[in-house]
Amino acid sequence: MEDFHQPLHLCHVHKRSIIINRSQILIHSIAIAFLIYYRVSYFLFQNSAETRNTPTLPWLLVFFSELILSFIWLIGRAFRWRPVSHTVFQERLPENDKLPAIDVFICTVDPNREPTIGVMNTVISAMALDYPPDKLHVYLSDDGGSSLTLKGMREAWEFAKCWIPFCRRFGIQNRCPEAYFLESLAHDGGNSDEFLTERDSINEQYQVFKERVKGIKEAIGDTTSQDHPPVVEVIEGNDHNSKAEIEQTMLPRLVYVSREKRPSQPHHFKAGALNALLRVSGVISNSPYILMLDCDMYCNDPTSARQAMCFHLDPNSSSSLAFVQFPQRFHNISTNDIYDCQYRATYSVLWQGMGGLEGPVLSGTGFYIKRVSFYGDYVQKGTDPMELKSSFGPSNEFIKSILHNKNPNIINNTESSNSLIKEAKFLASCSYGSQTKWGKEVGFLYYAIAEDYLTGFTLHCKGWTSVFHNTSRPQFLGSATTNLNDLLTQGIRWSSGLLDVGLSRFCPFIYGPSKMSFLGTMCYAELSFFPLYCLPLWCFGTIPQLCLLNGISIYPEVSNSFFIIFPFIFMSSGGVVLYDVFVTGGFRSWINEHRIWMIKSTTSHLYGCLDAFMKRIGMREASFLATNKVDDDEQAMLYKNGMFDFRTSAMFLAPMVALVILNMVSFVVGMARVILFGGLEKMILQVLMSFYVLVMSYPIIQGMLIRKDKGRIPLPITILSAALSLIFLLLGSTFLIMY
Ligand SMILES: O=c1ccn([C@@H]2O[C@H](COP(=O)(O)OP(=O)(O)O[C@H]3O[C@H](CO)[C@@H](O)[C@H](O)[C@H]3O)[C@@H](O)[C@H]2O)c(=O)[nH]1
Ligand SMILES: [Mn+2]
Repeated sequence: MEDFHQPLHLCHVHKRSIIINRSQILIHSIAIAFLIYYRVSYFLFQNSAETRNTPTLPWLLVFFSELILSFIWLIGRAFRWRPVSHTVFQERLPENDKLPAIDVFICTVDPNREPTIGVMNTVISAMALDYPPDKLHVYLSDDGGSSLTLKGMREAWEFAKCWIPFCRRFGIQNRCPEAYFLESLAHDGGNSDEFLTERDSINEQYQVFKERVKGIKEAIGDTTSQDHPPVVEVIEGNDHNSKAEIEQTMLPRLVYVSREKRPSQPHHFKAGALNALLRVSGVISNSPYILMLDCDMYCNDPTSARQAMCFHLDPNSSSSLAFVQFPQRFHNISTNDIYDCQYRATYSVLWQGMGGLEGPVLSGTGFYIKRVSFYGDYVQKGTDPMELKSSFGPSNEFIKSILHNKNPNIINNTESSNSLIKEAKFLASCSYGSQTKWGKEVGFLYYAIAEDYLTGFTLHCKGWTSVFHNTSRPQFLGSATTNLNDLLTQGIRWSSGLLDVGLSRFCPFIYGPSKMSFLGTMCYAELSFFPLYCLPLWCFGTIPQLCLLNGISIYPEVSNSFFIIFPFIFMSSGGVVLYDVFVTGGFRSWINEHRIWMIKSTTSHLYGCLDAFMKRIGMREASFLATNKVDDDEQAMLYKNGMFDFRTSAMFLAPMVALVILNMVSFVVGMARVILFGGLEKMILQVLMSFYVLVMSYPIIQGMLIRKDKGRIPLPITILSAALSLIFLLLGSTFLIMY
């Protein structure tokens, strides 16, 4: 009882980071002010021969790029204003019988890209969470309507019947069977003979389970369909015998949901799937909290639910707290993470920084959220059921579930269970949400393909808060995209989805300021507009180089007192990242992150921006290609050895390689020019810029000229890119002289 008044969690403000970050913001901003002064005064006040000889267009382009870069930099500072972290005290949580129930939502869409065994591992790990089993309900949404997934789930249930009691008995920490048995010794659980025998027997059963799923796949294939009726199946009731056995053998309820899909009806991708789950689970278990997981994000620490409850049940924070977000972390990251697949900065710096404001962005997976936060203000207002139906759709059962917070469930009486399943199918039909507020004001929003970001943003705008909780043992582990092709493809979807929001009526600059803090708005704006980095990066990768080739200087010469501003800004922006990296990564991560940022900005973010603009003017439709989660040994090997895998489309390779060739040419010719004709003091920054691009692009040069393996850059691509650079050089040089 004495623990009752003690807090369930503590918040730590990172004072040292705050001092460093804010000082850097101040100094860097002054430097930017000088830069702007230099550029503007150059145009306005200097009327020297030099100004008249310098073409205006490249100058303007570079200035414009500097402004965009500085602006995105400036709004991004909000992330560094007030970083915080938390400690939780699980031992102070109430007894099991007082804990609230949790529904777990897992989404899958295509067994071809998301192997069934992996999905089932996620399902099993969620069922094995350290939480009272009668308060845990696991739902799998199968957007592909694949019978392989349904049958795989039945097998998973059978295996869970032995796996979960084993985990409970021996206090296993890693409850994802695949990951558990992959650990070389798998001694998580002890060393006793009893344990070892049991472990080996469970391992055998696991292998049998895998074989059976494989067998099903061979027998029925892994086809998916875009045209199928709704299917809802509660996998099986509990068949425990004696009361004493309940704690050991009882399993959480497991439900398969495949919402109806018809080619004529928009299905809204993952957001649509999650909304169907919200409705279906509302009439089956209606738990007040929901854990959402992508199909590859298995639970790596069974205590995550209890840790999240330390925030949700804390009387000081609970009423406005919508969700507790854990970082996305990945099991397949190598020490030299060349693609920054772990998104280090996002999950260690940005989200931590937002944690000190309204809270982190909803990140698609790995968060515990309050069900009511999805229902908007309607429920609190106590409106009459008829009015609710216009917002939530015609199902009486569902309206009852939101009004009375009632827990319908207990599927033991067949008649009532049949009618419940019928209602659930109705709720999962594709026309259910149309003409209602689903996707517009209720549930996950449909306006952007980045449904998580947009929905989280509107929650924060409604006054909800969130918490970011990062622990040393990852709570959830997923499979990162460890090859260039998947990474860049995913990058298009993300940047297009984020920019969708920026270009919609939810644009953070317009929608946010009156509804949330200024700094919170800035964070959301940065995330939405960072794909626009592609513009300045393309300029910086081409214009100074083109000018160098033509002997045109666009930066101050060394003797000019403004000269120092440019290297200073470059180093200062790199410096703060270096500081972050030394706290959370290493020097190599800094290079890797910076390089992949350059690659992504000039390719996938460029395409993402184009995609978003085209969707905006109605020239393209939204699409969501699920990220590939199939292991490819050869790709994994290249990634592990820190070698880029250039087996990707020309669409990505050509611009990347063309940029590198352009910089090579400009560096060599530019150097030759200054050696022969002098003028290094005027050209030094441009020479250094080309040199920097080349150093950072070393893996691309290596892939083009040195490597002989399959992952190299194919010769035709190099030739095509060289041609592109040449065309650019010729056209660009002509333009330069004209303007
Ligand atoms: O029509 C669809 C498409 C996807 N999914 C599921 O959505 C999840 C995320 O898809 P994935 O291809 O893994 O996307 P990522 O790029 O890895 O996802 C990140 O970005 C998404 C937003 O673009 C978020 O929804 C995710 O949670 C976040 O992890 C997966 O479980 C899919 O099965 C569906 O259920 N239906
Ligand atoms: Mn994913």
